[in-house]
Amino acid sequence: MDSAHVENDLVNVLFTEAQIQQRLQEMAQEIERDYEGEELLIVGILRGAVMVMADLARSFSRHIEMDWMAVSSYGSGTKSSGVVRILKDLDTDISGRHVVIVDEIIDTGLTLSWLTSNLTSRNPASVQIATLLRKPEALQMPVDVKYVGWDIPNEFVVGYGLDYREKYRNLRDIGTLAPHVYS
Ligand SMILES: O=P(O)(O)OC[C@H]1O[C@H](OP(=O)(O)OP(=O)(O)O)[C@H](O)[C@@H]1O
Ligand code: HPA
Repeated sequence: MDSAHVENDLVNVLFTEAQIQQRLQEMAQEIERDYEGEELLIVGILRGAVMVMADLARSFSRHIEMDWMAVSSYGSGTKSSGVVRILKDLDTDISGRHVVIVDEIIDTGLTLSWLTSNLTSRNPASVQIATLLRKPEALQMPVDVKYVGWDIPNEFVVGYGLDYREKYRNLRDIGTLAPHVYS
């Protein structure tokens, strides 16, 4: 499939690659200010957060450490299944550490609400959340999010790590899918 064909599947581009990079720069600066003089571990939630982690991490002008978790809540569809399972745990002992969880989207809030309490139970110095996107209208669980790229409408989005049935993660922009893709 060539890239023009893939772009045709998008009905609307919400954020371009340039806008995403600009916003991540701003978020990295904000995080740097907040954690000045402290060691910081950022934890990416596989697989969707790979792009955000790579670009956010390289936007810092200081040392940070990176670790990863994989959890499952969506399966292959577009609706959260309501059950969170750990597929891959952290390699790092986070007790006494400052942790920022990095994800690309908060939708129902289920995943991040569950993850926050899971990581908090490991006695870290602090746990905060950074997400590129958040859908306020879709929230079903309260999630305290410190760093948000953008709030977006309650529509299924793809690109920049976000998939529909494992496709579109490698798009550089973020957009909504045309109806013909779902049918
Ligand atoms: O707020 P929620 O409704 O819980 O949705 C948010 C979660 O859904 C996505 O992951 P997904 O389960 O699709 O896995 P993936 O990152 O492997 O695509 C995303 O990366 C978040 O972790
Ligand atoms: O809108 C979305 N798109 C892709 N994956 C997702 N996981 C939660 N919400 C979304």
